[in-house]
Amino acid sequence: MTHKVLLLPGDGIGPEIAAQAARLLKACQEAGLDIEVEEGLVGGSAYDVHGEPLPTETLEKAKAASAILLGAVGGPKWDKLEDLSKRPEKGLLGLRKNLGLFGNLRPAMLYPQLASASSLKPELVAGLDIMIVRELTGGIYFGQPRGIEERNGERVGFNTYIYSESEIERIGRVAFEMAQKRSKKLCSVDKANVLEVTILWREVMERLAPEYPDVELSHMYVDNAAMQLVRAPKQFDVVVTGNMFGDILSDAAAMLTGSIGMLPSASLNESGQGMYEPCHGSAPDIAGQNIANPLAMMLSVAMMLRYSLNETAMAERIEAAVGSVLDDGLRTADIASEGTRRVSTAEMGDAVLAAFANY
Ligand SMILES: NC(=O)c1ccc[n+]([C@@H]2O[C@H](COP(=O)([O-])OP(=O)(O)OC[C@H]3O[C@@H](n4cnc5c(N)ncnc54)[C@H](O)[C@@H]3O)[C@@H](O)[C@H]2O)c1
Ligand SMILES: CC(C)[C@H](C(=O)O)[C@@H](O)C(=O)O
Ligand SMILES: [Mg+2]
Repeated sequence: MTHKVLLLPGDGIGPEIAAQAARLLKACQEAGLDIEVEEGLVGGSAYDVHGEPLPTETLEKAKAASAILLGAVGGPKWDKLEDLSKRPEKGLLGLRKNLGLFGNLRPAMLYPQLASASSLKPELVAGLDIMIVRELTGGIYFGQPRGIEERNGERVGFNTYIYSESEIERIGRVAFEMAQKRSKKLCSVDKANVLEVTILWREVMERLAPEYPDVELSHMYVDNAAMQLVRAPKQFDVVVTGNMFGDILSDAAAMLTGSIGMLPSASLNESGQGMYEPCHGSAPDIAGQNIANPLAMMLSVAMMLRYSLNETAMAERIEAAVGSVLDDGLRTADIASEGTRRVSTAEMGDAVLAAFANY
């Protein structure tokens, strides 16, 4: 069966890194992968053309696709839009919500070649391999009521942090199953010392635990988790948490691997349809300079092959190609260190493609 893949480059460095992913998809096709690739607009670039960050056309294409590959959205050009619903980020959030992509997998894995690019001492990060499972369609990101309004002569801003038992349970199951496939350790991160919503979160995780007797479940408050991530990150294997805590902790974990430019992600729904994107944003500070690291985006292609297209061997081929390029000492600016060769976005793409062809 021919799989439809929708490529959404987005804004800022999005199109630069998406171009490398598009070349990689072509190489996969040449290597026998049966896919059809379409492109679409999302984020600020969609707003500029259609007045909407998630045009109906894009949403329809996304619904019809087996998998979506997204670059990044957002940028200063659209930060001043008063109507929040028109902001580029709403395009991304709309895709996640409309497609029911509640299960966000954010692996923070250190390529051994990058130990010296990490902001932590090499011995603290050597062999690091964490999987953050972030709930992606609920919590404070989507809770109602929300808004900014006038109360007692001044403006107040408010959001609602809410999770139902069923929402907690389904992300819990994703995490327990992930732990079963890995080292059978699961740490649930919450703020159950203060917030009722996470008291319920903890209760539901505890209730699920007996169904996964081979998994050792632990709990940690989010402030401690942030500290432990930079103190002794290797104590973690699978971490499960809500939408906002997962957003923050995954950026922190990213830096342990050398650069946020290395971290791919998968966002999955109940039927295995997925959206794949780097964890980083549109990096307006370096956009248009051909210096962004395209590896998170290219590794997102590997995650897509593994989780939505069931093409594990080809996914491993991409990951091995990235490893061999790093072995050869090629580095974009964000991961550069002494004795390595600095390359541009496109040159990094060239190198990964050449290595992919050799495997
Ligand atoms: N998934 C997404 O589309 C997504 C994620 C995060 C932020 N954003 C949006 O991106 C915009 C910028 O946000 P930000 O600055 O907080 O975060 P960011 O991730 O875009 O950038 C943070 C820092 O990391 C660097 N960086 C990020 N990706 C890189 C890469 N591939 N190679 C090299 N360096 C890289 C940037 O240059 C910057 O210094 C905002 O509009 C934000 O809303 C989008
Ligand atoms: C751009 C923004 C809406 C998004 C989020 O907060 O989820 C981003 O930071 C991410 O990590 O994917
Ligand atoms: Mg984020």
